[in-house]
Amino acid sequence: MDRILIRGGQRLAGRLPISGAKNAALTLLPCALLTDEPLTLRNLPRLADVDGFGHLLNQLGASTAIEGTRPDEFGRVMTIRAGRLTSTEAPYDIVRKMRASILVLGPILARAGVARVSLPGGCAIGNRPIDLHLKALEAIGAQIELTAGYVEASAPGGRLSGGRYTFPVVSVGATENVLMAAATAQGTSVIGNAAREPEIVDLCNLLVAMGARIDGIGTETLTIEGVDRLHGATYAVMPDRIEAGSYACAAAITGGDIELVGAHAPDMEATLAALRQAGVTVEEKPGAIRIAADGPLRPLTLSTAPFPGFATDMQAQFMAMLLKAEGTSVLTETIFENRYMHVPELARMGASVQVHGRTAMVKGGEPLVGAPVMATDLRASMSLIIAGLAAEGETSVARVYHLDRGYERLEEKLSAVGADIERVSDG
Ligand SMILES: CC(=O)N[C@H]1[C@@H](OP(=O)(O)OP(=O)(O)OC[C@H]2O[C@@H](n3ccc(=O)[nH]c3=O)[C@H](O)[C@@H]2O)O[C@H](CO)[C@@H](O)[C@@H]1O
Ligand SMILES: C=C(OP(=O)(O)O)C(=O)O
Repeated sequence: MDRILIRGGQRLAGRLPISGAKNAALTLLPCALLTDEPLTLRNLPRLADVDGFGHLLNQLGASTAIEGTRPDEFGRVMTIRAGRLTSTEAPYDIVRKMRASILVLGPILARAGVARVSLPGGCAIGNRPIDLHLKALEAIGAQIELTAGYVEASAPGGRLSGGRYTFPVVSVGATENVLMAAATAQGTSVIGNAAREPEIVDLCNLLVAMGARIDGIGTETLTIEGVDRLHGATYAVMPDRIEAGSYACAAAITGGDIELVGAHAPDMEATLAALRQAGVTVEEKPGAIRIAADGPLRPLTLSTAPFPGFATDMQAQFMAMLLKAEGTSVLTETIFENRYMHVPELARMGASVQVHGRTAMVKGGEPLVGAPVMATDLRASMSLIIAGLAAEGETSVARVYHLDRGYERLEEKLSAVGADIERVSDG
């Protein structure tokens, strides 16, 4: 099993390339199931989740061809051909490893008129039910039954019908599922209280490039006029705003000065505003964002919220960064019920964080010391890396497979800007 070893105390400086967004890739890939023509996705990050999704598409009968970029380059190009589906089932073995597999439900149902997808179950950050995915699909004509751990869905007459649904709470994944399904429904669908995350906009833009008709892109009301068929397209995945924000926190905790090359500032305004409030210099440049921290960091009060609010996927990384602030920060997690799994691990490094329900009080300024720590989920793992960069001595982060889900060649990117970091294999 691999571990990441960090010897802390190095200041980060230089240019760091930002990869394509995991969370966009995972909703663009299933769009390939909506057409019998090839879909080519460029700027796909090289991540375990993207490989896993490719495998799922193969199971359903789609072929996936990867055009090699050189090993020293980031990203790659994948062409997916789903001429016909040979299966309409997403099995438990795949779905349990990758929750985003649920995003094939809408596309398979739209394409084949039936779908059988394993229930994903919870994960380290919370229960993560899919009731809203199912209610939204029912509103556009799906008939759904839950049997033996599977969602069994069908479209009467083989085609979804369009309809209206307003989400009681904002859900990124449910908005994505119903959008993909509604694109080829018979009639118009109106989705209220839709998620407005940049990854949803990326999905809408791809669907439009494939021939879909969508109004209200980027707003909370999406109107989808179903079309008879979608065609193939070539599309580049948006830059990863969470990866960019994570490296911004890493630079800030080391008093560093880095350029996030390819990061797109309008997608990450809440993150950049929080960095500025903490005293970090944020400079938007053509094609890059510069992050520089030369003074002490100030404590923050932050509460997670759907976009355009402060992203839950940035909470753990900010917590780590704020361990170096002068004073106590107050973080409130409103999206997932169990997203403080990094707190006991950060405590092993000397952090002082008190959790009361959904709120964490983060006392800055305690000395951080390197320690063996264990990753529990993707962003929790990144918070341990960030703390390790500023800790005295060596930090060893186990369970690196969490990081490999969402950070493309993290140790290479960080060592290129001056971190003393390496991946070691214990065999
Ligand atoms: C692959 C991907 O893009 N993952 C992101 C997506 O996850 P995901 O799409 O799973 O997150 P949601 O936006 O759906 O979840 C938001 C909240 O709604 C609840 N909920 C959701 C669906 C449902 O049917 N019922 C229900 O109650 C969830 O438990 C959670 O409390 O958005 C999250 C919130 O920004 C991010 O943290 C994840 O990184
Ligand atoms: C929670 C995350 O991802 P997923 O929804 O794929 O678990 C994340 O990207 O932080």
